[in-house]
Amino acid sequence: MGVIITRLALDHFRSWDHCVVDLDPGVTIIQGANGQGKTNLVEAIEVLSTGSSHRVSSSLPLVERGQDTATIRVNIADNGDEPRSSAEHHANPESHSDYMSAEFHDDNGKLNEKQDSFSVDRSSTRSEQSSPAVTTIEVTIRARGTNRARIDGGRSLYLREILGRVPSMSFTPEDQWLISGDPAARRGFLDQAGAMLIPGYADVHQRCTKIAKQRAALLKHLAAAPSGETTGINESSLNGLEIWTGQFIEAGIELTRMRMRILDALAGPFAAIYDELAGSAQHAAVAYVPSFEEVLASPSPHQSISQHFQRIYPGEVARGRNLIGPHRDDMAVTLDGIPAKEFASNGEMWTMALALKMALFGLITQTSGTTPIVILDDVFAQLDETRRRQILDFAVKQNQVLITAAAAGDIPDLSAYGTAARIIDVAALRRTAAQQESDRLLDDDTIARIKAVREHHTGIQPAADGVDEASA
Ligand SMILES: Nc1ncnc2c1ncn2[C@@H]1O[C@H](COP(=O)(O)OP(=O)(O)OP(=O)(O)O)[C@@H](O)[C@H]1O
Repeated sequence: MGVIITRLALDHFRSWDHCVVDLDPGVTIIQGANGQGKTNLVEAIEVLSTGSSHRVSSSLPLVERGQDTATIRVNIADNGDEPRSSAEHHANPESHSDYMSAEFHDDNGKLNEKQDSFSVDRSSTRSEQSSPAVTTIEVTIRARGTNRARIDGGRSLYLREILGRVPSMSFTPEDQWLISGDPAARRGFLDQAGAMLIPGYADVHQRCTKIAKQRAALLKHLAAAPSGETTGINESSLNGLEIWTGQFIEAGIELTRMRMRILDALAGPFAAIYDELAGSAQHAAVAYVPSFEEVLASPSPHQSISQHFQRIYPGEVARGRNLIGPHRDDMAVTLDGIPAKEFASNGEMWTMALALKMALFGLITQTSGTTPIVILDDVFAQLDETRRRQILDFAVKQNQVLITAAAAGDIPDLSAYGTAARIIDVAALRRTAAQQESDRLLDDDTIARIKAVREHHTGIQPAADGVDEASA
């Protein structure tokens, strides 16, 4: 089975005020100059898929500046069992600009309202005509507050309830940070993996984070109290701390066990894929380094973690924060037993990051029975020829692949694979979106009056696509 996105629509997501784009199976290249919003488009898919973006740690930057909420809507369809064969699908890649504008406008260049409304007219696009069943998922991202989701216009759900429905795997220039960066990057990877692999993971993670915050607030409060004070407030704070510590241990153990399962399943494939990609005598390994290390040693670690907290309590109060807990977990990535972060070359780190992502891709495919959508975000500009080929060899076999590229030179050559890619011109997409927006704001009479006045003053007939011939 392969879930593919047949349509993506954004409202107030990052730099996209409004945008609708139809997607096909196979390879699609999203091309446009720097800053046009290519990454923002694929980032929306990452958020819908995993509940987070590897670029940010909160929802705020995902919402267009000046707005309160952003909406991501996708139509998804099952593309069948086989990895796609895109050769016949993309026989004529040059036809895409026409295809794109035809989706949104009638022959007079006027907005086709039916196609603008999401999933209302499911027979309106080529890709959806052949789809057996289309499901619409809508995600609302709030700058502040809880993110929500709906499936086929049904009841409002928490975003975390729909994670894993549309698995995706993003390969990005930041992937190297998985090896060279801070533990936060590796925890982010683990959390995205958990959200797609384990039902309930995002729930447990959120609960644990909330408890950690409450506990940290209480520790700060205790830290601020004059030393030796034994007022009623302080006593109730101490009681509160005991309760929060108990809950933190409970939720923390649950989260640690889930992360342990993920790493146990990833370690073997990671080592094997690295060997294959690197083709060297050195062997890579990955292991979980939980902050609640007692979980590794014992099936019932509550007692020993509780004792650990008692030992570090003075230090926690002095610093006003949680000194242990899953928010301090890490993954140890090694090359021949030596920490890769300190010894591996840039190229080796790239290969390790690639191997980690490919291992997770395999695990998701195995667990969910569906092939994740592959996103290659601006990676070709960063990689040498060997790694370009490795990532392409992997990607072209998958059901749906979205590649962003700023320069024509960064568009991979797919001819060796006997396939062609559809190209989406982001500048054209922006123009279409802007046109749709202005059409939305103006009624027909107003548009006609504006055209008449322009014609009268300039003597120029506006072209069908809204560009004056004189200035084009
Ligand atoms: N919350 C936001 N509101 C409005 N604009 C935003 C927001 N977040 C990011 N942007 C804008 O989005 C643009 C960057 O978009 P994006 O990262 O998708 O570009 P890109 O086409 O991938 O560029 P590059 O090729 O350089 O990677 C920037 O101009 C940035 O100012």
